[in-house]
Amino acid sequence: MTGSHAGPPHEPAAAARERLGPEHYDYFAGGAGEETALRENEEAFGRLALLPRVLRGGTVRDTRVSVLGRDWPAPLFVSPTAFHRLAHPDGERATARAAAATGIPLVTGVAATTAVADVAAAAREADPEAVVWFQLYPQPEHEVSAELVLRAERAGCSALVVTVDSPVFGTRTRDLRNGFHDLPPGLAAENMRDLPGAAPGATRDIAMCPAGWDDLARLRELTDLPLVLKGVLHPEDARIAVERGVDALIVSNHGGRQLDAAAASVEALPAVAEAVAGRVPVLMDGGVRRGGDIAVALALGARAVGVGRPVLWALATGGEDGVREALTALREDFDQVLALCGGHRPRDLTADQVTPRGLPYRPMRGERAW
Ligand SMILES: Cc1cc2nc3c(=O)[nH]c(=O)nc-3n(C[C@H](O)[C@H](O)[C@H](O)COP(=O)(O)O)c2cc1C
Ligand SMILES: CCCCC(=O)C(=O)O
Repeated sequence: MTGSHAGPPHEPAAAARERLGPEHYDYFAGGAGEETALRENEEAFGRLALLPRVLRGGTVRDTRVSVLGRDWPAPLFVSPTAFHRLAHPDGERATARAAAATGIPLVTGVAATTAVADVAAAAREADPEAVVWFQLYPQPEHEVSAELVLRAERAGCSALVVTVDSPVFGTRTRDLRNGFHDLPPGLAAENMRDLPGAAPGATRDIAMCPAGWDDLARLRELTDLPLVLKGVLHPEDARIAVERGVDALIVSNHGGRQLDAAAASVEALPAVAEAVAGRVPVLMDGGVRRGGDIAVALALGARAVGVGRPVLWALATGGEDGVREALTALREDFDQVLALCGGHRPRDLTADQVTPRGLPYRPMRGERAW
C-alpha cells in the first residue's frame, strides 16, 4: 500500500482482481455512472502537494488523535464496506481482528455479512478495548432502525454512524453490466435477519430511502450513542448537523458509488471544516491510499481519515494478516510523512502546507479544526 512496503497503491487492487470472481471484484472496485467521482477521489489527492517545514527539531513523534473521547493510535479508521465474506471466507471477523490488533477503529455496518455482535466479539478477541462503530442506513420503518441500533448497542459499539448520502441507490454500471444483484447462496446481510416485519429466520432487504432531519432527531432520541453523519459534502449541511447536535461528521461521497457528479471528498473537505469550525471532529474518506493523502486531509481540517477499498483488497489477498499488514503499512507511511513534513503530532500539519500541483505556491485556506 505504501512505497517501501507494498509497492504502488494500484497493486493491491490488481492482486485482489486475480483472487476474486470478476463480478465480485467489480462490485468492490466500481462506482456509479461513468465512475467520475470514483476516479476523482484519488486524482484530487494527486493534484495537491505538500510543502514540508524544515528545522523543526524533535525526534519523538506521537501520531495519536482523540475522537469522541477515545485516543486512536493514528488518524485512521476502517470505513464501512458491505459484504466482506465476498472478499474472503473469514469476512468481517478477519477485518475486525486485524483492525483491533493494530488499534485502528472499525466501522462495521448494516450491510455486513456477519452480525454486529459477532464482528464486535472478534474485535475484542484481539483487543478488549477495540473501538467498533456501527453504520446504519435509516430504514423506512422506524422500528427496524430501532432494532438495528439496539443490536449495535448490545454488541458494545461506541458510536452510531448514519449514512446520509444514499436517499436512493446509485447506478452501479459494472454491476448492471455483470448482472450482479444478489449475494451467493450461504451469504446474507446477517444484521437484517429476524427483524420486525420478516418471517423468523428470514433476512429483509436493506432499503435506501430519503430520510430527513426529523428522522435523524428520532435516532438521536433512540440512543445515547454519539451520532456520526456520513456522506456530508455541503458546508451548509455540516453547519445544520452541528446545530442539531451531531457529534462528528464524515466528509464522503461514498467512494464514488452514489452521485457520480459529486465533488471529490478531499475537495469538499476544507469548506466543511471551515463551517464546522472545530465544534465537532470532521473525518473524511474517499481515495486515501498513502501516508501523504492522510497528511493532506489532516492539513485541510480532517481529524482522521477512513479507508474502504484498500481494506477489501488486503482482505481478499491476505485475509486477517493482509488487513493487519496493510493498516500497519499505511500507519507507518503516515508517520514517515509527518516526520518529513517537520511535524511531531498530527495537528502540526496545517493548510498552508498544501498547494495545488503545477502552479506557483498558493496556500490552501483551511480551518484549524482541532
Ligand atoms: C464495496 C463497498 C461497499 C460499501 N458499503 C458501504 C456501506 O454499506 N455503508 C456505507 O456507509 N458506505 C459504504 N461504502 C462506502 C465506504 O464507507 C467509503 O465511503 C468509501 O469506500 C471510501 O472510499 P475508498 O474506497 O476510496 O477508500 C462502501 C464502499 C465500497 C467500496
Ligand atoms: C445494500 C448494500 C449497500 C452497500 C453499499 O453501500 C455500497 O455498495 O456502496
